[in-house]
Amino acid sequence: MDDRHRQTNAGGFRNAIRRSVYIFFSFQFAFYKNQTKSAGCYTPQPIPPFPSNPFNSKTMAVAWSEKASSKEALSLTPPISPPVILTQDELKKMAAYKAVEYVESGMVLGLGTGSTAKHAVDRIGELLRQGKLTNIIGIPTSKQTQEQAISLGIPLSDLDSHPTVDLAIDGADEVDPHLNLVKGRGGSLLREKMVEGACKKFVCIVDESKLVKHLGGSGLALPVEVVPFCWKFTAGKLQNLFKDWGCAALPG
Ligand SMILES: O=C(CO)[C@H](O)[C@H](O)COP(=O)(O)O
Repeated sequence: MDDRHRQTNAGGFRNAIRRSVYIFFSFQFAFYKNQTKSAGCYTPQPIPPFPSNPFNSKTMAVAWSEKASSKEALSLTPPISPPVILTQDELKKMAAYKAVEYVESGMVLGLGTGSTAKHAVDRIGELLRQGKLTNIIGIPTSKQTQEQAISLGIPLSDLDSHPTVDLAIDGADEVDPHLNLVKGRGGSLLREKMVEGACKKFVCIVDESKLVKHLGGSGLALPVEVVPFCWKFTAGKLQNLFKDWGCAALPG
């Protein structure tokens, strides 16, 4: 079945994330601002200790990149003068490359979907080609990632053959201060939930534009997953979901 007709359920995914997430959280735009201000006077700073883990799982940890030390966390070399102004896509790429540092030969990898995850998949393909990574098996979270991985020569499999995923790397749509996520606006939530729910570690790459005070804070539509079976029944449930709070569903 095509994932596109299913939208995502932020709450469900958030719960899945709570159970099994390993997040790499990178303040890319914080770095951008710092770099611009302090061009030519970069002082390496130690990466701060991980903050207390907001989730309850031995498989989870949080790699936290504070603004002041995000240069170090992203393994950047000191900026040369004049400062290079990086685009959002270049910053996404830097964070994605950092995430791929968690990949080791022999791993079964969940391959995420979206403009950020795409950079990670590219990088994995590059490292395989260079022989720096070997025996990688990728499990793509969408058809488009599958096609990208095939074009890069990344060996692929699925959860039937590899029910345990060592590491998954993916982007997100929103991140709240407790590191709860909204995912799936790219339309791949079903596979993402399956693959990332099966992984031992989840490295999630976001830029500052994804940070919100509370989920839904971006003001963009929350992805909701609906299976074709009795979809009108589900639509009715959704319409009534927030009725008690005085919210009326708009006719769709
Ligand atoms: O959840 C997703 C796909 O379903 C993506 O990870 C999310 O939409 C972020 O995408 P991008 O990196 O392009 O901002």
